[in-house]
Amino acid sequence: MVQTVEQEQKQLPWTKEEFETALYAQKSQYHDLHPFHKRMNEGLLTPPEIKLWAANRFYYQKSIPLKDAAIISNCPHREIRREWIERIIDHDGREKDKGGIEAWLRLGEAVGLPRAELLDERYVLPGVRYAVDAYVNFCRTQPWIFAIASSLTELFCPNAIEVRLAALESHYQWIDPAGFEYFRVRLKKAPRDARYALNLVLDNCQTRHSQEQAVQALAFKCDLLWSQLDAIERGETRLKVMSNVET
Ligand SMILES: O=C(O)c1cc(C(=O)O)c2c(n1)C(=O)C(=O)c1cc(C(=O)O)[nH]c1-2
Repeated sequence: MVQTVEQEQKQLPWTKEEFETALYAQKSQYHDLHPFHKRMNEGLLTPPEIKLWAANRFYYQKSIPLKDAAIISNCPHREIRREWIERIIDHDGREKDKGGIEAWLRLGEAVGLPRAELLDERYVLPGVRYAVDAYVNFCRTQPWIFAIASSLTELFCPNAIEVRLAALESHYQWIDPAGFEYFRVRLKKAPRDARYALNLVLDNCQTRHSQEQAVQALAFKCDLLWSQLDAIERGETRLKVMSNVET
C-alpha cells in the first residue's frame, strides 16, 4: 500500500539497535554470495578468469578515492572531513606507505598482468565501468550521509576477504603470494573504517525517512557490487568478441 507523505512523516524513527539491524540485514545481498566469488573460493576459477577479475576490480579500487573526495566535497563538517581524508591517503599512498592502489597493481603483477595493462583499462568491461561510475556519481550527487551509508558494505567485507585470502593461498598456487598483501592490509583497515562510518550514519539519520534512505543507499551499493561480478562472470565472452573483431 502506498503511504501518503503525512503517514510517512508519522512513522516513528527506529531505535539505534533497530536501525543497525536493518543495515546489517543487507548482508544477505552482499557479493560474497555471488556465484563467481563462490567459484573463486572453491578454487574453480581459471587463470584467465582470475586475471579478468583482478583487472576489473582495479577499476573499482582506483575509483574509490574519487568517490571519497566527492563525499568530502559535500560534507560541511571539518572533523568528519579530517577523518575521511585518511581513506584517500590509504588508497593513494604516500612516500613510505605506497597505498592500496599500488598494492592492487602488485596483485595484478602476481597474477601475470603488467601494470600498464591495468592502468590503460584495456580489460575493463562495460558493465563494471557502469557499476563503478554509478557509485562515484551516487556519492557526488547524494547528501554526504547517504554516500557514507553506501560505504557500509565494508561492515561485511572483512569476513569475505578472510575467506578469499585463504582460498587464494591454498587453491591458486600459481599466484605469487606477495600479491595478496592488499587483502592483509585491508583486513586491518576495513573494520575500523566501517565502525566509524556506521556510527556517523546511526548518529546523523534521526528520522525514519532518513534511516530508510540510508538502508536504501546500502542496498544500492550491494546491487552495484553484485552487477560488477555479473559482468566479470560473463566477461570472457566479451573479450573473445573483441579479439575476433581485431583479427
Ligand atoms: O574485496 C572486497 O570484497 C571489498 C569489498 C568492498 C566493499 O564492500 O565495498 C571494498 C573493498 N573490498 C576494498 O578493498 C575497499 O577498499 C573498499 C572501499 C569501499 C568503500 O565503499 O569505501 N569498499 C571497499
